[in-house]
Amino acid sequence: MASSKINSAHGNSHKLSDLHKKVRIVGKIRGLLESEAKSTDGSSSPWISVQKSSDCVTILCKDQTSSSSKDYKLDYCYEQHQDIPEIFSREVKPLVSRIFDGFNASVIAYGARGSGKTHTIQGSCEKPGLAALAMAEILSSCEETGRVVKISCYEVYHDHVYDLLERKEQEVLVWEDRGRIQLKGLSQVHVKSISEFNRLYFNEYDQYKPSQKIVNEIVRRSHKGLIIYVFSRDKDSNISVVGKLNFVDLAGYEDTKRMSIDIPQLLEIPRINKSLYAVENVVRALNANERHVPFRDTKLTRMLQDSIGGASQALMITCLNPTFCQDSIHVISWASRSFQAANLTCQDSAKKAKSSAMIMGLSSPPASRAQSLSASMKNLGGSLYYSGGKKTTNMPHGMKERNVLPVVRPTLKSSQESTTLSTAKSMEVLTLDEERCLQSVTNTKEPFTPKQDLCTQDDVEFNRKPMTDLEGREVENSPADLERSPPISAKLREIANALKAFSTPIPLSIKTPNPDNIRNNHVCKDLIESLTPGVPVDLRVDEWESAKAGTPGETFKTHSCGLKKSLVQEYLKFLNSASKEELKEIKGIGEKRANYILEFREESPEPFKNLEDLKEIGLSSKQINGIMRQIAGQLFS
Ligand SMILES: Nc1ncnc2c1ncn2[C@@H]1O[C@H](COP(=O)(O)OP(=O)(O)OP(=O)(O)O)[C@@H](O)[C@H]1O
Repeated sequence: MASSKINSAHGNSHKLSDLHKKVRIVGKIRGLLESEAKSTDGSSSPWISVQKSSDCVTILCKDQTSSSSKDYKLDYCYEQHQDIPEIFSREVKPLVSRIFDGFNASVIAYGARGSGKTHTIQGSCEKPGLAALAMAEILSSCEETGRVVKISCYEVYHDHVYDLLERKEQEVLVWEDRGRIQLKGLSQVHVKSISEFNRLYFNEYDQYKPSQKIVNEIVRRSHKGLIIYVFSRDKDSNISVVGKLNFVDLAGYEDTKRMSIDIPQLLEIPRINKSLYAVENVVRALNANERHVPFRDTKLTRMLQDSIGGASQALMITCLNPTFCQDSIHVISWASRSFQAANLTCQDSAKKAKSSAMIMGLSSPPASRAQSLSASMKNLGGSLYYSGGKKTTNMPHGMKERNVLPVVRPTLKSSQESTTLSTAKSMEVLTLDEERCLQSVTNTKEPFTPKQDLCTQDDVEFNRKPMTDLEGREVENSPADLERSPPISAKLREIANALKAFSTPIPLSIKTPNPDNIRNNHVCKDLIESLTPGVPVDLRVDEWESAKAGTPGETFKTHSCGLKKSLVQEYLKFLNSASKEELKEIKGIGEKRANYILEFREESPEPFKNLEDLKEIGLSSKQINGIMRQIAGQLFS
């Protein structure tokens, strides 16, 4: 049964076993360019060949540097003569139909430079790629059903996200709200026709240059993404859902070791490769069914979190050069490892399912499976949806909302379905804001820009009002407010006291660095002993740095730097350990951010390792600097 087809219209591309896979991995060998056709005499390139079998393909690559051959397995591989419309109808069309049901999906093109990623995803007006074909399909269906379609386009450059449809000073912030990824500051544009889409996608998208100009545009390489949102409402139940289809054209993989490249590229390529490894790691972890999926490693993987994990389905297209390309070997070997990880997982779960059926003496009939699914949903707190303007939830008090699948749609039929669904995050139910958006769009038929600010009132307050005292309270707060939370006050006061020790004439015991230690480059932990008792601040100053700093000015600078680091460390330590109530006492942290922080801490015990990590909770660089300045300023008030 594992190999029975679920969609005969799509040939052998989708099988029941594929439903276990989070990410389906296919190859696409690019068509020959004119120049390549001339040099290879028009014959198909000899370095790569494909053998197809019923459930996978084997790609044979001849490494022309070592004259060795190696074979790699993938779910499928499209050869040179198989073009984009074929990939669309076999691979992407089944994902499109799920979007209408409120699921999310992703199509990601990965490959060496010049392997045809942009051609595959974006294409051109004349030869549309997968994204444009999907859009045409979605729009034609939405015309009949009255669904609303919007798009966002973005670029990820050096782990910063920029809006490609609307010029903005601010980069896009990526954060998570109860299992949903929020892209704060990314515009969504209502699209009603394919010509509108083409104008946006092929003209504005391509002409756009982010406001943060990069010095050397020639070497600028980035990941580009398109998100298609489909807003639907079920007439019978009045449930409103939004499904997202992501298309990502990743920057090309290039191995720096083998290349004679200039300095700007030397800086650029490792960064790009690092972000590609992050995508690889996520896909491999998902297919291997690992407990921890490193979504949080980069902005891009974070952005895709609700569209390739959980109940979402993803397609990874490994683009391959038709002429010999060492980088394509790296790409395909990675793709093959991810494919095999998925297969091992599938075999494993099939074995487990078989053995548990044997233990029970029968295999579950579909009805009982559906029942157990609904039971497991109940265990998860039942359905949570926004219906007819009224929020309905059966969730027991204290249950984590982010793990709850809003509406039961038992499309996954395996022994694993409850676990798969329990981690599903993709199917989204509209929030109140989005509900209003949908109504407004449906009623007015006008281009619509949704409310972008998804902060809670507390968070908004932070953006508007100046921060005040060190204890996280506004000066003008009510007396009742002023009496709140001694623990946080005490903790921050401790830090402040420790640091004040450096700005007061309290005698400090300064030890001269031991020359032996300097030679061994040891870190001196007791260079400065604060006489304020019981203050757990580790005021480390690198002894070597300290010794190097000869003049009083240099010494002062070095020590100040150490103090700054200590203050930051203490603040991060606080965020990594404080209770929710304590966190909420800090300016800029409202109910929502406090919840994020606690959720992050559940995923990893010390999620905040440096100030950059605070962007994960939706703080901008400016806000982070503001907080630190305020804390430091309080020391002298
Ligand atoms: N299937 C195809 N048939 C013919 N030509 C193709 C095909 N795919 C891509 N090309 C051509 O190959 C060249 C490189 O393609 P493309 O720009 O899509 O590669 P890429 O992988 O996106 O490159 P980069 O990594 O630099 O972004 C382009 O000139 C494109 O028109």
